[in-house]
Amino acid sequence: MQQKWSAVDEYLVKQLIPEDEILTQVLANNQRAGLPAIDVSPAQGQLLALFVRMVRAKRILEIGTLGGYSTVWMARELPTGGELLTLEADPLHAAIARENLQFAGVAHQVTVAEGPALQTLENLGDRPPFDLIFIDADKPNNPNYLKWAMHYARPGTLIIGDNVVREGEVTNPTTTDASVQGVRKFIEMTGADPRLTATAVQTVGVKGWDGFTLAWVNA
Ligand SMILES: C[S@@+](CC[C@H](N)C(=O)[O-])C[C@H]1O[C@@H](n2cnc3c(N)ncnc32)[C@H](O)[C@@H]1O
Repeated sequence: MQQKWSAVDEYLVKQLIPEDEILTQVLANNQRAGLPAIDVSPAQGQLLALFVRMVRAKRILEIGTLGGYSTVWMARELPTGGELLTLEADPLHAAIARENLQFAGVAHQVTVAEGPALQTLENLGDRPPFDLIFIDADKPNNPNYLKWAMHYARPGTLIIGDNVVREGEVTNPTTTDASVQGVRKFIEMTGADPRLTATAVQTVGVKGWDGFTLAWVNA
């Protein structure tokens, strides 16, 4: 099925999303630097961009930068004066991301905070709430990231959690995989929190079978 999923993804992207030399170059830079190809797909990047546009986000938090591919998709949608804070533990990933963000012309609106995300989140202090939060780092920490996301959110904030289906393993209650355990707890916490209205969507495509959660902080 993977071949078919990829072919459909490629067809849809070709029809719907204009070719973008900068984003293509960002992926090439990541590959040259030896970064793993675990960025969002082009279709998912455009979806993130549309979410930013739909909620008119001025302040975005991203947990998990890699080379900044998803960061560029979202940062481009920010209005003048908007800001995106992205958290990355790996110094090489952070360095490549900074280069890519400069190259893409969005560096003035983006801060790459290097270090373990939990540490950065603990030290953010008093700051205006984020309008959109994209959780896409180490999955065992997803429950912790959700707690922090709620801390830095406001009514109307959109919280997106990536890679929550994991080829269907999410349904396995006896899994020993810490990432699956993390996303299961994250989903259960999301569903049990009366402050959130949430759903999740399974996806197939060039990145295989996975999915994302979408949670709205209620008024
Ligand atoms: C799936 S990748 C992010 C992909 C990126 N959002 C994109 O679509 O282009 C996950 C990233 O999270 C980073 N990461 C893993 N554990 C982390 C932690 N504890 N704190 C911050 N970043 C972490 C990894 O180094 C990796 O770069």
